[in-house]
Amino acid sequence: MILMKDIVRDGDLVLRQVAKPLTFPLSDHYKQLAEDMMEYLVNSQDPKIAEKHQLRAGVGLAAPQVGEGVQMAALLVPDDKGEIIFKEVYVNPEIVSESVRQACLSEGEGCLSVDKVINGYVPRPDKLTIHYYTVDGEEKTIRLKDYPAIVSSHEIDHLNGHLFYDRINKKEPFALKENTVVIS
Ligand SMILES: Cc1nc(NNC(=O)[C@H](CC2CCCC2)CN(O)CO)c(F)c(N2CCN3CCOC[C@@H]3C2)n1
Ligand code: NI
Repeated sequence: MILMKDIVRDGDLVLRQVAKPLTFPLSDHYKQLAEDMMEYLVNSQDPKIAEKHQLRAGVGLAAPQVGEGVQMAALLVPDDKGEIIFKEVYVNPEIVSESVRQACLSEGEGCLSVDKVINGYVPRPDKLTIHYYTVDGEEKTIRLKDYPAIVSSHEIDHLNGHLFYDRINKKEPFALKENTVVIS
């Protein structure tokens, strides 16, 4: 079971490296890692388990955040009623196209690997097309928008050594390009 002590924090080099692609078939080690990362998200969204183990809630988790510099990320995205609208483990994900229009979360972003609060909008593509492999090696290409697109962009950034605050406008943290979608 992944706990907060297993989460690598900002300052550790692994968060600033480009993660290595995985080859198929995945070893048992990486199949287990995928399961463990998804289990962390499920646990962190369960008030009882999160409280018991003092887990910070998460809707996404990237392998470098648990010290594994490989191209793998788990996403567990619920809607505001708590219904899961997107659940996937990306292996070797690539953004093949993205909208010019940007979107950001009205509350800004945080990161399990960044212990401090950093205020500001984090502009990301409003829509994106992602090509990736499932843990079983199945090739997929999907188009996402809104919240699942934001989470996907945050996780894929981790695989390329980027953190959310890299995208905040340093001079004007709440400045936005016109017709940016602000998601609440
Ligand atoms: C938006 C949000 N970010 C939470 N945390 N941060 C994270 O997930 C980081 C990744 C997200 C930060 C912004 C985009 C991706 C983790 N990251 O660092 C991985 O790279 C939340 F926890 C959260 N929710 C809403 C849904 N709720 C369901 C019930 O349980 C509580 C949960 C709280 N929404
Ligand atoms: Ni993060």
